[in-house]
This record gives sequence, C-alpha cells and structure tokens, in this order.
Amino acid sequence: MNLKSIINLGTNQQSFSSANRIRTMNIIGLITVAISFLYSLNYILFLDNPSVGFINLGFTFAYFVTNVLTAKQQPKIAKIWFFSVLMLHLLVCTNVYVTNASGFHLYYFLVPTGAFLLFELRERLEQVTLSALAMVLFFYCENTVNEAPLIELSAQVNHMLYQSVVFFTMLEVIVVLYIFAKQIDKNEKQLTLQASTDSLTRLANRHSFFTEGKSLLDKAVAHQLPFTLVLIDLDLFKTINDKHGHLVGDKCLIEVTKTIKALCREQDLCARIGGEEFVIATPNTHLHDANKVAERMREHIAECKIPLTDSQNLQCTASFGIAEKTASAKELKDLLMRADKALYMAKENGRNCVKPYYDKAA
Ligand SMILES: Nc1nc2c(ncn2[C@@H]2O[C@H](COP(=O)(O)OP(=O)(O)OP(=O)(O)O)[C@@H](O)[C@H]2O)c(=O)[nH]1
Repeated sequence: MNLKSIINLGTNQQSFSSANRIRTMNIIGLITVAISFLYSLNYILFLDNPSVGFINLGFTFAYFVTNVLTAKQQPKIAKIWFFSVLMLHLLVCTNVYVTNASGFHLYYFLVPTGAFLLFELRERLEQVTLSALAMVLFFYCENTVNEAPLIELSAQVNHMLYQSVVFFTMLEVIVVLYIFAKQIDKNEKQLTLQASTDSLTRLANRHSFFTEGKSLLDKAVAHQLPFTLVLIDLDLFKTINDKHGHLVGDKCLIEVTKTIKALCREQDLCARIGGEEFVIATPNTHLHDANKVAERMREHIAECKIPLTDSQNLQCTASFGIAEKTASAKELKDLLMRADKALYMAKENGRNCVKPYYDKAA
C-alpha cells in the first residue's frame, strides 16, 4: 500500500467534496502522527524521560486510529475522535508533562480552523462544539500553572518548544490551506468542464458552442478569414430509438461522435447542440472545403456499423447543412439559420446527403 492509497482510504462511494475532506483528514492525521512521534523520540532520547515518551507514543497511536476510522468509512467519528485526542493531548502536554511556558496549548488554535475545513457544512454542531471547547481549554491552560510537571524544563528549552509549536502550527495551517486551495481549483475546473460538456458524447454542449463559436467567428470576421458551419442531423433517429431502444440510440450518437471527431481538425469546434443534432464550426475554411469534409463524414457515418447482436449490426445515416460566413451573415445565429435551411433541403432531398447554403447576394 503506497502513500497515495493511504491518503485515499475511505473516499470510495463518497461525493466529490466529502472525498476531498476525508483525503485532507487522512493527510492531517498522518502529519500529526509524524509530529507526535517526533516529540515522543525527543522525550525519550533528548529529554531523557522515557515514561513521558511512552505516554506520548500512546497518543501517537490514538492519532493513527483516525486513519483507521476513515478507512472503515466512519469519517465523522474519525474527525470527532481526532480533535478529541488532540485536545486531550494538549491538555496533558501543558498541564502534566510540562507547563504552559512550552506553548503546547497554542496548538488549540488549529482546532477551529481544522473543524471548519474538515467537517461537512451540515455538521455545524460538531464544528461549533469543538471550536468552543478548544477556546475554553486554551484559556484554561493559559491561566493554570502546573506546579509539578513530569519534566522540568529550563527557560531555554521551553523557548525552543514554544517556537517548535508556533512553527508546526503555521506549517499545518499552510499545508491545509494549500490543499484546500488546490481542491477548490480542481472543483472549479471540473464544474466548468461539466457545465460546458455534453455528458453522453463529451463534446461541447449547446451553451459552450454559442460562447466558443462566437469568439471563433468574431476572430474570423476581424481578420477577414473564411468561416463555415456544418450542421449534422441523424436520419430517422426516432425510428432507431423506437425499434432498438434508447441505449442503442445512445451508442449510435457515440459512434457518430467518434466518426466526426476523427475527421475534424484541431482548430474545429465540435458540439452536440440537440438530441441528434451536431454542429462543427470550422475556422479558416471555405464552403467548398467544408463540403468535401462533410461528404467524407457522411460516407464514414453511413459505413459505421453499430453491433446489435453477434451477427446483427445497425447502420445509420446523417444529413448535412453547410453555411459560410458572408457579408450578410456575420452572426452565429444567422449562420446557424442558413445551415438549418440547407439541412432542411438535405432532408427533403431524401436524407443521407450534404447541402450547402448559397448566399444569393454573394
Ligand atoms: N437515444 C437517444 N435519443 C435521443 C437523445 N436525444 C434526443 N433523442 C431522440 O432523437 C429523436 C429525434 O427524432 P426526430 O426529431 O423526430 O427526428 P428523426 O427521427 O431523426 O427524423 P429526421 O430528422 O427527419 O430524419 C427523438 O426520438 C428523441 O427522443 C439522446 O440523448 N439519446
């Protein structure tokens, strides 16, 4: 089991944001285990106090239980357990091992930050209760003097410990914020992708086509470059759905997408703008060139075989309407209207053919 799979423990079957929180809990759990272990070694090896070192190893093990609980799909219990162990540990450190001059109780600052970042938004009670408890315990530790600490520390060592607490607190805050900033960035990218992509074919959706297509067309107009729209509509698709079912219909759409994509260039914008309607925006392309590509696409679609059974295949065809940008059609909606008129002619002409729209004014 590598580090990545340990970090991902318990994230199966969780929603995207819950999985992120669990992952972060696992990372914090492991970091805390490491820090607590280092302190244990410090007590045993450098401060010559094995009993405190071994008590601390017990806390180290307790922190590790957090990761076991998340692995067992108990994320909420794992988080409550982690913060409870942390707060008890800090109390023991400050009021049993040493004194508040060590600054151990400053670690209580991590509790509200951690609780609000790690618990789900709906787990308000847990967030508020743990934060309030951390505040109470911080002030309790700050205002009580441990008269009989298990380890007597010099002012210099206390100062060193105090600095190490501040260092690790800052480090943990930085790591947590970094992880969350990365997750937010990843979530934003995923949401943007979902909002602009058709889930079945993974092509750009209607909304995305109108924004990206407009920008491509505007560039073509500004630089006086050719620009052509190819509108594609599967023939008698309703019959395919009715005869073979929607799943076969979906397979058909996926196969047609693959065929179209394979014949598109990098700069072409391919989108699914309706149920069985696709559009390709082809920058830097004249009508006659787009016509050739569309003709090739039509042939490839008609040759495409969608397996129904071991011995039976389904073949479908598509009709094409093409329109080029002209002086009288410089808007995406004008071009789409013209391509749609040409497509209507293709359907009228018996389907499975390509029809260009000729601008009479041109
Ligand atoms: N399987 C499947 N079918 C869809 C999807 N979106 C739309 N459809 C179907 O596509 C069919 C479109 O039918 P029509 O608009 O009548 O067109 P057509 O049967 O292709 O006829 P022509 O365009 O005249 O050749 C309808 O039956 C819709 O239910 C989808 O995502 N998956």
